[in-house]
Amino acid sequence: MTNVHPEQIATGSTVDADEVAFFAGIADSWWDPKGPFKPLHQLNPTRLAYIRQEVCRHFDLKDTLRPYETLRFLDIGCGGGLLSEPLKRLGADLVSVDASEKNIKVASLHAEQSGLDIDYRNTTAEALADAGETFDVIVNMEVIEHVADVSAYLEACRKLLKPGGIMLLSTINRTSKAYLFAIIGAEVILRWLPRGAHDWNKFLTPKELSDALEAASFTPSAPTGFSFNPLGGRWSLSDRDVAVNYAMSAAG
Ligand SMILES: C[S@@+](CC[C@H](N)C(=O)[O-])C[C@H]1O[C@@H](n2cnc3c(N)ncnc32)[C@H](O)[C@@H]1O
Ligand SMILES: [Mg+2]
Repeated sequence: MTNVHPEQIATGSTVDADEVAFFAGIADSWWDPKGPFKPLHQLNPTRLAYIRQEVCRHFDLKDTLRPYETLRFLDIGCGGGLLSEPLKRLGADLVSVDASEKNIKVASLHAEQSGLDIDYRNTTAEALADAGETFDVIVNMEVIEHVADVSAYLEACRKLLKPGGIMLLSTINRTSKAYLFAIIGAEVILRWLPRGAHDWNKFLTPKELSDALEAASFTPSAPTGFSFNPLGGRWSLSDRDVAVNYAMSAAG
C-alpha cells in the first residue's frame, strides 16, 4: 500500500484509509487507458449503457442526446471521473465525490482540460448525507468492495437518495471464477491492476448485496452481469453471467 499524508483522506465510518491511500497512490494514472485503471476504461461503455438503460426506464425518459438534463446525479467514489465526464456530457446536474483529495485534484484538472464544469468534492457519503444533500440518481460503481462498513455506507446512500430516486451499483461477485479472473488474471497474470487492488473477502455476492440494500430500505433489482468475452476482448450486459462483474439497481 502506498502511503499518503492522512490529511489527504476524508475520514468517516465508511472510509478504509488503506484502500483510499491505495487509489491516491496511483491517481496520476486514472486517465491512462493502458495503465492500472485499464479494466475500468474497457468497462466504461457497458457501465454507461447500464446506467442509461436503468435511468431512462426508471424515470420514463426519452433516450435523447442529453437524457439526464432534468436529474440531479451523485457519482460517489468517483475516482478520476471516468464516469462523471460522460454523465455530465449527457446532461446530468452532477456532484462527484471521493474520499481521496488526490483523486479529486486529478479529476478536476482533467475535467477542466475537457471543458467540463463538474462539482468535484473531497468528502464521503456520510458527510454529504449529514449536510442534507439529496439526489435523483446515485452512481455507485466499483466502490462498495472498498469501503470499511457496507451497512453504514448504504445507510448514508439511502439518506442521499430522494424519494422515487434510483441508485446504480456495480461490484465483483465472491466466486472462485472472480478469484481467478479479477485477482489472479487481472493482477498477477495480465497485470492490468496493481497487486492488492482487490481483497476477495470483501467481494459481495448478488444475494448479499441485495440483502444489504433491503436492510438499508432500498428496493433492489435482480443483478445484471458485466460479461467479458476474451475472444473479442469486449464487455457486454448479460442476464445470466453474474459470476464476476455485475450491477444492480436500487430504488429508493
Ligand atoms: C475502484 S475506484 C472506482 C472509481 C469510479 N467509481 C469508477 O468506477 O471509475 C474506488 C474509489 O472509491 C473511493 N472510495 C473508497 N471508499 C470511499 C468512501 N467511503 N467514500 C468515498 N469514496 C470512497 C476510492 O478513493 C476510489 O477512488
Ligand atoms: Mg474495485
